[in-house]
This record gives sequence, structure tokens and C-alpha cells, in this order.
Amino acid sequence: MVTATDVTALTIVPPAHPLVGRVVPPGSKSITNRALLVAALASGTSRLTGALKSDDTSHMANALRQMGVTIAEPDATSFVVTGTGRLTAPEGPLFLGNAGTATRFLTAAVASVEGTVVVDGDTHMRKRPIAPLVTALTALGVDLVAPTGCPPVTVRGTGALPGGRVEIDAGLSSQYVSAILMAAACSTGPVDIALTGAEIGARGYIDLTLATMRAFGADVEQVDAGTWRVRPTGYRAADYVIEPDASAATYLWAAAVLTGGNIDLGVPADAFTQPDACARDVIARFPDMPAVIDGAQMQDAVPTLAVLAAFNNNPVRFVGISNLRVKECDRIRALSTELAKIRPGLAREEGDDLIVAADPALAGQDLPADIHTYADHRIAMSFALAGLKIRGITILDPGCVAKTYPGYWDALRSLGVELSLRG
Ligand SMILES: O=C(O)C1=C[C@@H](OP(=O)(O)O)[C@@H](O)[C@H](O)C1
Ligand SMILES: C=C(OP(=O)(O)O)C(=O)O
Repeated sequence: MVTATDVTALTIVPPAHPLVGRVVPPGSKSITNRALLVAALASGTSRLTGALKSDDTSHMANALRQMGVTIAEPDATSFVVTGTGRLTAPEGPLFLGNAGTATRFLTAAVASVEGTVVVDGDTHMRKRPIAPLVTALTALGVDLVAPTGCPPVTVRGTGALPGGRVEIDAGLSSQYVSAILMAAACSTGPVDIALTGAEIGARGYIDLTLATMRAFGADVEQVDAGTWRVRPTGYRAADYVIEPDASAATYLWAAAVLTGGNIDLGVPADAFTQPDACARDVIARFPDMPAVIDGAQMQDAVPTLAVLAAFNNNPVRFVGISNLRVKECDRIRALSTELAKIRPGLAREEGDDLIVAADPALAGQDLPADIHTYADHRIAMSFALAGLKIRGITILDPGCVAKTYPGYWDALRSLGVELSLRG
């Protein structure tokens, strides 16, 4: 296994053959972190199978353990979660790395802890905005502060999340809404959550939240397009099967079309319920992907699509992606900078749009480039796709894929891709 500690750079040798084989992506990060949280808030034992084991999910599981939840890991894809129906105050801060889901979801959930909880992350997470969530929780009566507008957040819980109506601006992140929705089932009264702006990042993530909540017994109703009502039922322990990660699937779908191969993911594209599965249709159109791609409803797939677009027949403009600037890194900047490193002018920014100047002639060329990954798993995984067609693509800090897909490099190897590692 390629890990952060033993490999500083990895060069991909373009395979001389189409990629053919079977690779099942790991469990969904989004669903695993939702299920871990609601199972922890339930009273009783829940078995989560098909789960992702990665940096993001271990941060969530460890934080919950710090708050009195028993979580066993009987095998590589299961968590057995035993909760008491409430979280207890941890002894120290919760360190959540750069896991946006864990950080945002726990900020709301710990409002019902009795005592002070500090929600913190790494240097990257400390630059990712959380103020709209803090503002909304404050309006609901929670005592919390985030002086920089980003983590750390100090929550002084009183043992109960008050009910009521809360308005929230989810323009920067849909995770704020998901966070309040999940916490609301454990409040002292019904909670109405209303969006202020029309804008919300991928709505499909709200649907994932509602589905997970309902599977654990929550009563949540969509009042209108921008309002949800959650009744204070608490959660019921449940056994829950987690589907494979659709964002991880995008790299495999793209690798197949780029090399003219066929990769069996073990799950049909239309069986995914996650937003990024929409990217499948766009990928299937390669090398004639559309001239304009709206990434709003499949944000995490944009790095995959942008690197693929470099080999498309026609240029592609990505729109609706402004909040990619506040992900693990500024992904619009990272994609434009690193694509231009492969060939000057290959990509540029126009406001918050990304324009990729397609060049099918890149395939087969020798264009050595050290790809800086900004500690962002998706930059590493998407630029590896360029390495399937161009000689000399080196991914720096390849171990950063451990955030959501620790087995990524091994998956490429299992398809016959040769990787040259530098220690
Ligand atoms: O709710 C979720 O599981 C996620 C929502 C999206 O983030 P934003 O809502 O911050 O855009 C997505 O980028 C992230 O990887 C996972
Ligand atoms: C944006 C992402 O993650 P998160 O917000 O959960 O850290 C991602 O996985 O691409």
C-alpha cells in the first residue's frame, strides 16, 4: 500500500493497454460519516457495513469515541456502533483533520452535549468557513464561537439543543444544512430549517442526509423547496448497508474511457444515490464532452472531469463551481495551475469559471510535470488520470488520497498500471 509516510512522489507509467478489470470503490465517505453520527446518537447497537475506512471516517469515529460512544471495527468495511442516546463532553478538543463532513456535522451535534466541546481541524480545515453554521446555531439559542469564522469552534453545550426555526445561508456549503438536520432530531422540540438564499451546493447531499436520518427512525419532512421540519424523535439503532463512493467511482469511469478500457465497479452507475453519480453521463460522452459543464450538482467530480477535459475534442468551461474555492484547497486555482504546468495555456480561470482548452494530441507525449497536490486527495487522484496518457506525470504527496480512498494507487496497480515510487 502506498502511504503518506513512505512515498513522497509517484510517477505513473502510461499503460500500453486499455484498463480492463474489476475494482469496487470503497464505501461512500458522505454516507459513512452520516451513518456513524446518527448511529452514535441512537440508543443501542447499529451495524454499518460496506463502510469507508479512511482519514475522514476515522476522524469522525474517533471524535465520537471521545464522547463516550463505543465503536468496534470487526473488519475492514464495518463499524459496530453502540450509543446511549447522548454524547458526553470529551476531555480535549475534537481533532477532525480536514474532514469537512465530520467538522460541520459535529459542530451542530455537540450542541446537545452538557459541557464545552472544541471542534478543530488541521491547517487546511482552519481556513474553511464555518461562520454561516455558527450564525444559524446561535440564532437557535446555542452558545458557540468561532472567532476566525473557521474552526476551531468552541461550543458551550447545555445538554439540549433548543427547538425552533432557523434560517441558514448554504451558499458556501450544503454541509451546514445537513449538520443542523441531523442534530435537530435530538433537540427538545421540532426544528424548522429554512434556506435564506436560493443557492445551495449540491442538493443531492441533503437527500443523502434525509435518507440516512430516516433509516435510523427520524421524522423529517420537506415543507417546501427550501424548508425542512425535523421532529424531536431521537434516533433508533439500525443495521445499515453503505453503497460504494460515487466520487471515487468517477476516477475509474474516467480511467476506462481515457484508455478505451472497461472497468467493472461491481455496481451499476444508476444504482448510486450520491450526487457525483451524475458525472457518469458526462464521462460517457468523452471525447465529446459538452462545451459547458455545470458542476454545481456534482462538485467533487469536477477535478476528474477537468483533467478528462484536457483530452477532449473541444474545450470545456466549468460553471457553477465557485465553492470549489473553499474545499480541501482552492480547487479552481489548483486545477488551472497544475493543468497549465502540463502544457502552458491548457487551463485558465475566468472569475470562478474554469476553462480547459482541450488538446487530444497530449496523449502519448512526453511532458514531465511534478503535480503539486495541495494535500487534496481529489487533485492527486484526478491528475493520475493524466498520467495514464502522458509520460512523466509525477504526483507529489500521493499519500493524501488516504482522506477518502486509501486503496487508490493499489486499485490502479491491480488494473496493470505501473507506478514508479520515490521515497
Ligand atoms: O455532505 C457531504 O457529504 C458533502 C457535501 C459537499 O460539500 P459542500 O456541501 O461543502 O459543498 C461535498 O463537496 C463533500 O465532499 C461531501
Ligand atoms: C470536499 C470534500 O470533502 P469534505 O468537504 O468532506 O472535507 C471532498 O471529499 O471532495
